[in-house]
Amino acid sequence: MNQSKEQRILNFVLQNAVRGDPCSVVDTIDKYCSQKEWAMNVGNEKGKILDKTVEEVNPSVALELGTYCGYSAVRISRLLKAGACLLTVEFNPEFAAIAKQMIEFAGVQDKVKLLEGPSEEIIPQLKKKYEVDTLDFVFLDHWKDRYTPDTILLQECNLLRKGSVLLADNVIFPGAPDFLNYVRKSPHFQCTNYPSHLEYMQVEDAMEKAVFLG
Ligand SMILES: O=C(NCCCCc1cc2cnccc2s1)c1cc(-c2ccc(F)cc2)cc(O)c1O
Ligand SMILES: [Mg+2]
Repeated sequence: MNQSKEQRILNFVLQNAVRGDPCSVVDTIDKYCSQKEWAMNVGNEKGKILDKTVEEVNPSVALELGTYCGYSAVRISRLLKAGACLLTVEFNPEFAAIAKQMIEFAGVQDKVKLLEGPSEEIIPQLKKKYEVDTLDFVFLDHWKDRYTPDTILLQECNLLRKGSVLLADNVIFPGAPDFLNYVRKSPHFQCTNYPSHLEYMQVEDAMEKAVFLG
């Protein structure tokens, strides 16, 4: 049975990156996906915007929707302070299995909790089942048509506090037009757009930061 692209990416990391070194894992995935097979990791150009936002927020509790192979989970968790944690949600069991191995190889498993399931099921469980009070940072990188309903769900579940920062990938390509509309029109969010490019391509893309105002 031939391997999946995601298994090939993991194998390339296991053979070429340095165990316990998150930066080498991130760089090795970027090397493979820019030279061999494109994959939907946030990539290095948008990854630098992600890094700056995480460093600015310095979150104690972060949530990621859309783990995929674990690239951004490794990227985010390498920047977290002692005692801080990232909850990352993946819907596809095959991707989750790859991401688990990627996170462990990078040595960030103590900072990352990988949750499997659809966001609309997981988000309402965060307070009681996962002992979350409020979220300091949320990275949206899952189904683009779930960005808006899940942003509303996060508010309904009282998971956002004044100053919680949402950062959304792909607001231009593949695009999340309803999300841009929603957060930019809402009096509860202060928005900033960061033009960039689709990972590993010269296609225009952007990230949107939306700070919850309470
Ligand atoms: O679809 C994208 N990401 C989402 C996959 C998510 C599945 C999940 C649903 C779900 C539900 N609940 C919980 C967790 C999860 S994870 C995506 C796609 C492109 C792209 C694709 C083709 C193309 F030609 C150009 C760009 C680029 C990107 O950067 C992406 O992020
Ligand atoms: Mg993306």
